[in-house]
Amino acid sequence: MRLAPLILGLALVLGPEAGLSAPPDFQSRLEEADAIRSADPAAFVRALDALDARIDEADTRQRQHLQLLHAYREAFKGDFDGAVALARQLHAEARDPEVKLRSSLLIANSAAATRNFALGLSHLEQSLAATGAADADPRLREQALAVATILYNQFSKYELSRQYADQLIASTTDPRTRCIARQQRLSALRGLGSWPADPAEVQEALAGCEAIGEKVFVSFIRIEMARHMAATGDRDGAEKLLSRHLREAEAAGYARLISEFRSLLAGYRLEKDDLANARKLARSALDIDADSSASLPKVEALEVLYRVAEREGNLPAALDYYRQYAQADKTYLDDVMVRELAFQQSRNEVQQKDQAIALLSKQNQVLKLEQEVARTSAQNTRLLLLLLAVVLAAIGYWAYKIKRVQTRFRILAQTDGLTGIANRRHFRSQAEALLADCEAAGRSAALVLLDLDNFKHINDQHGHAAGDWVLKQVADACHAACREGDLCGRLGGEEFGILSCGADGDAAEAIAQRCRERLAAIDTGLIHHAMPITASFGCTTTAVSGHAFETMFAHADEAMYLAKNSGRDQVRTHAVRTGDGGSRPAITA
Ligand SMILES: Nc1nc2c(ncn2[C@@H]2O[C@H](COP(=O)(O)OP(=O)(O)OP(=O)(O)O)[C@@H](O)[C@H]2O)c(=O)[nH]1
Repeated sequence: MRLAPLILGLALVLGPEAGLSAPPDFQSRLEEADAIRSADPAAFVRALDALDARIDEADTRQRQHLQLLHAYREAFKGDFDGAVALARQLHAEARDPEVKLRSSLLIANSAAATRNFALGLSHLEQSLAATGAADADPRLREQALAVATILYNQFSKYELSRQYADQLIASTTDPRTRCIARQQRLSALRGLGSWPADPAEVQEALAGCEAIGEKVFVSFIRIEMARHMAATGDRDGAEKLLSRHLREAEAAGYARLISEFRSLLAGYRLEKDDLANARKLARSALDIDADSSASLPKVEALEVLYRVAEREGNLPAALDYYRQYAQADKTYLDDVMVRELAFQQSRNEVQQKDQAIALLSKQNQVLKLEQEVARTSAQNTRLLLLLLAVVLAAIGYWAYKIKRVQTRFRILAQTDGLTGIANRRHFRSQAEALLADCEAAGRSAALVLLDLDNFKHINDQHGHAAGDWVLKQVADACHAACREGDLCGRLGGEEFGILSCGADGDAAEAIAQRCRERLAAIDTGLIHHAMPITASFGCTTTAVSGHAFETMFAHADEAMYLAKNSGRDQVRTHAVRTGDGGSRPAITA
């Protein structure tokens, strides 16, 4: 277990940003400062001072960007509380999502140093969630992954750290990000006890960071290498490696890095019984890291001091150092415990959030299903109504067709096919109904029958077609002779009848006479034949025959035969002859 280098994450957290609208010179200087933070910390500090002097040129976003760089400088100086305070203020105030996210990542990255473990993890989770979306900015996603791999190393969650490092290595094209990811991966692998078997892999990570001048990361990789070598028995090799590169580490100017280099070297010196150098290195390790928080290098340095004093026989000093060592060790172990608790708490919160999200998504699914059911049911109802409408329309159409067919059949059944007027059966039933109405109303009625004269002769002389034509003309003539409301029908071959409600004997004879005149007026020249069209007429009225159709028909028929037998082409009306006890037809025309 060890405290991983916070500076690594900070280098990424404050990655360069694109400028907006303010003076290009200020913006480009800002970006330059951002870019050299970890590669050249001293130049970075100078660049910040220069930018501070020109703060009036900056717009809001640039001021906030500069504030982020200041937060970084605070962290770099070891004042992580100051760095987090600035970052929290920025996170609360900044509208720009990128500044907000980078502030969040800075807070997460400083979690170990400020002992704000839960806060740091919560900011990390937020950042990972914010950058995990498919449409998230890949550069910010990489920054979140980088902080995740660093922070999980700090929390001794080496497997998680390795996973995020692997994701980062697979996705990044930026050499500096790759350098940091590889350094963190090595740190996680050492924590997992699965240091790469192939030394080339370690050399490759080292060369990658060296190639881009990232002195801090290079030095931390060397620390990982040294610790691995010492743990596997090659303590001389470890010491040689760190001694050779101590100056370089010191030149990087990062207190925690230098402290760890020196405390490790102090431990190796102690083993060689070089007590003077061991003490010197251990003290300088403690001196350079002024931060009051507990760290492994501090614990290790205090242990060296206590053992040196012990071996020198300086028991009071040994006791004093031992007390400090025990206190630092306890604080460090307490930190580890607190970190573990914070991690578990954060996991629980994440799990609870996940469960809440899962529950919400289930509820959402149920809601969606309910909506789907409602939609389907509405659709089914619509379909059912449509089906019903179609069935009703079909039934209506079918009923209409049936009605039309029935009407056609009825008309066919009631109409004479040749002349289009009522046939005998229909004439009779209509006449019976009309007579009943007349009787009920106390009205008179008259029946006129007519039979064409010598029609056989017309057929024989001019053909059946000519006979048919004549029959149609006669029907038209009869119809034309009728009054409004009169009945007209063809009662047999060349026999026709007219029933007139309200007519008396005179009116009946008038109808017959009109009809006779119309027959005479038929122009047979139209069919290129010259032939007279005449008929014999027989009339009767209810006044003499009563309202029974049968009786009226018999009396009118009798009168018509009298007309026929009396020489044809005349009208006879049935009349009651008093004195002979019965009714006899009398010639009236
Ligand atoms: N063209 C044609 N002739 C018909 C039709 N129905 C009946 N007839 C003919 O009408 C003629 C009736 O002849 P008859 O009963 O001898 O009567 P008629 O020749 O008019 O002589 P009278 O009634 O005594 O004046 C027959 O020749 C029938 O064939 C028809 O629908 N069309």
